[in-house]
Amino acid sequence: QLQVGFYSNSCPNAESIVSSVVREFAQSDVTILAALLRLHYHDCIVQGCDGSVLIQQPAGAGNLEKSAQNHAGLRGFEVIDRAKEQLEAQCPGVVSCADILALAARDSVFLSRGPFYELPTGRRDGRVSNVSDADNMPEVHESIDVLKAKFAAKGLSGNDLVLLSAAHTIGTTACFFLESRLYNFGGRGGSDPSINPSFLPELESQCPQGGDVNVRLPLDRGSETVFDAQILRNIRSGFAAIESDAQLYADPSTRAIVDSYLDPLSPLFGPFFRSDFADSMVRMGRIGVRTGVDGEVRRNCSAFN
Ligand code: HEM
Ligand SMILES: [Ca+2]
Ligand SMILES: [Ca+2]
Repeated sequence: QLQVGFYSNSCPNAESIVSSVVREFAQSDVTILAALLRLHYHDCIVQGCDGSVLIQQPAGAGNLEKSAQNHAGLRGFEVIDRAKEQLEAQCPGVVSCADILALAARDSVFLSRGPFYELPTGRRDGRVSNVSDADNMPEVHESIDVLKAKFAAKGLSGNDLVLLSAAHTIGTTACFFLESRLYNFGGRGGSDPSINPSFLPELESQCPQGGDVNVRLPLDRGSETVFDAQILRNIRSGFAAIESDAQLYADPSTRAIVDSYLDPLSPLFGPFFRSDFADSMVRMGRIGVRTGVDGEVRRNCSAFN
């Protein structure tokens, strides 16, 4: 029921307003693009793409979804708020926060030199926000089987798992997520053997044992601001920063998918990484959406009406 150009009559400038706000923020801080892409994923994977992750009021309510451990470090909320402000001035009560977020993620991919894709819109905002809703999110240390099962529960395939994980072609991770991978892998005190031996010392010096876990390093070594297939090459050669990405090459089924995009003939005859990624984003953007008269269109993205 989502449709491309859902706002073309009700708010013709909706998409251009969002993209100009995203572009403006990115001019002073390019890392906001990765943050917005991640924010849309965290919205969709919990309760569907319904803007639930944006709820911050009533202030002080400790049980909001946003305060979940799995959502720690999410950024970009001010971008969504700014876009919403401008949209309310032009077309009050029309454009949902869930759509603003999905559009901002789409623009973030494009502004990182990734593919542009037509995004079906018409999502409505949800009216639920509970901290426990984020309990079951995919996590870095989970096995490929568990990650696949969690994606499958949202209607996403093993292909989608590989393609969407490749969103890590932009952005950074906190050392926090590497601690056990470097110093207590599998509870055995050492490091993950899948880390390339020439990469290990680099990671160890960026994230020393007992050091500041908030220090950040690229998810895609050498290419953290550009949306490209480098992340897949890094995954293949043991240069993935986080365990869930590295594991995509340890499991035979997902390894075959990674390899298929790195085949020298892939740019000529497919599969095509950029367009397949875009298709996966559209699929992710359909998870659990509310449409029609379901839910609401928030006036303020951080509060229910
Ligand atoms: C298998 C599921 C996934 C796991 C376990 C995972 C895990 C992580 C972790 C641990 C970080 C670092 C967070 C931080 O330190 O702030 C991260 C960052 C990021 N994730 Fe994922 N992720 C997954 C799927 C996805 C998907 C599906 C997308 C988007 C389509 C995505 C987009 C991003 C982006 C863009 C960043 C960088 C954020 C920034 O630089 O601010 N991730 N992810
Ligand atoms: Ca949500
Ligand atoms: Ca990259």
